[in-house]
Amino acid sequence: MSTYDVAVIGSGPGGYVAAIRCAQLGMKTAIIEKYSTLGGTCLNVGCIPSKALLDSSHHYHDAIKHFEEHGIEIPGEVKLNLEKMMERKSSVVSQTCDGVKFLMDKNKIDVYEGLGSFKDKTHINIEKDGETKTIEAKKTIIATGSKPANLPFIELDKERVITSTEALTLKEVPKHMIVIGGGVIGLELGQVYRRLGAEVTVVEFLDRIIPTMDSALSKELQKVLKKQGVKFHLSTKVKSVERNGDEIIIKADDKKDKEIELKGDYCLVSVGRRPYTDGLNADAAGVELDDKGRVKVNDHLQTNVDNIYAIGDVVRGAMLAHKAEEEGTMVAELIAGQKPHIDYNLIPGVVYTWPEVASVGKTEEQLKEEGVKYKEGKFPMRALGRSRASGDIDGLVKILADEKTDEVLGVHMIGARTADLIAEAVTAMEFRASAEDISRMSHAHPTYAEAVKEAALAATENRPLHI
Ligand SMILES: NC(=O)c1ccc[n+]([C@@H]2O[C@H](COP(=O)([O-])OP(=O)(O)OC[C@H]3O[C@@H](n4cnc5c(N)ncnc54)[C@H](O)[C@@H]3O)[C@@H](O)[C@H]2O)c1
Repeated sequence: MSTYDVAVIGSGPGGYVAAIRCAQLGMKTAIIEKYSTLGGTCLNVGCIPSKALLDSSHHYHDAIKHFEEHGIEIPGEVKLNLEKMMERKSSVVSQTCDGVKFLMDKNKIDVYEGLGSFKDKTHINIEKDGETKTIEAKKTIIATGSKPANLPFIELDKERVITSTEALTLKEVPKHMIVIGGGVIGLELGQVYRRLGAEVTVVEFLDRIIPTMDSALSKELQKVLKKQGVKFHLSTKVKSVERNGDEIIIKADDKKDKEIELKGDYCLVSVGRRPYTDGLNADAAGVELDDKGRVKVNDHLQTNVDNIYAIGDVVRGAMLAHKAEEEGTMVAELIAGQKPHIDYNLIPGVVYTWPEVASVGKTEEQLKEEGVKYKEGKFPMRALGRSRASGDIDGLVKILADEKTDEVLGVHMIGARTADLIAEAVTAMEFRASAEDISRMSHAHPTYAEAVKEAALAATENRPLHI
């Protein structure tokens, strides 16, 4: 039987980063993955394929809607080849997954394909095609991730009533896609199919889309998506989803408790994800789960069993690949006797629609709830020369700073390339910058980043330059 210092169960961004860091720190490491490709949800059926489709559909939409204004004429009709678009997406996914395999080999990490389940607290069975191998691990890191959640009354047939996984492999553009849940997945994939020509209707239970982000971002994103033709029913509670042949009929109660009926040919259910521990046999190791099915961990991501840790979507906190990566690194370093630390307040959130939405730190709603006195500085993207040059004029940057000390408490942005721009805000907040610090840094001209400087000027002394 092979013996390891550390075994990692699950090869998503949490698991494979944990394995690499363990190997870098000199530990003999194994990683166990039930699927034939490494990379977990993010690489196979999440972040990477959805971004590939967002980029492809963006090009298509630009070709139809915006080329002409840039003086680009295409003789004849611009035609969509969905099959080719999907093929490209698949090749991006396979290249990325191969990249993870390369990293495992480079770091001399043993890869086991099969379902990992605890035999006891130091032994893991790995089952594949009816055969079981057992390995011994002094420490184990559970990184088994999450699966799409569902509503109890919805039957997911995975053909027309689908989750994000199936929405990434459709063979046709829906005529009318009804999206249940106006969160990250619903809006990203809703925008993909809207750009490809589908009618898209989003039904959201709460009174705003992306409800966990600052409400200024919800408002602006909804305005832009509406302009792009997406329809919204907010404060609306779905009661039933029925399929009749190729038609999907959805009944819901609107904000006045009046019943509405929506008909479409596809229904995307994107109401969140649930932690995934099926088949892990956590009981055999004595590992406790909480009432939401998450693996219970302490501040050091250690379970109630001292040699077993858990990270990523399967534990508390935001279900984000980069949060899982930080946790993977942290656990590896803790096992090696180091004293790493994660500031969960500084983990950015991003929605990859266009315009992109990005956020870090406290929202205005959170500051109000916590009774913190703050000042606000806002700057609209449309006032930037860079935005006018590209035509990406939607969006804004909003900076919230402590009323007395001027320390930046939250940065919220929507606009072109904000998924990348948010890194400046994270860096500033990591070093506890004031709004004035940001406002006195030189930002290249012309860039979208100038909006960050201008919002900082607005927050610190209410003196933006270009508005
Ligand atoms: N860009 C990214 O970082 C990214 C992309 C995709 C997924 N993810 C992560 O994956 C997870 C799942 O994404 P998601 O979009 O499914 O979840 P989400 O939590 O982002 O959004 C779910 C939405 O569904 C709504 N909802 C819940 N029950 C409902 C009901 N009965 N009727 C109507 N609406 C209802 C919620 O109010 C919420 O707005 C999230 O944690 C997300 O952070 C992140």
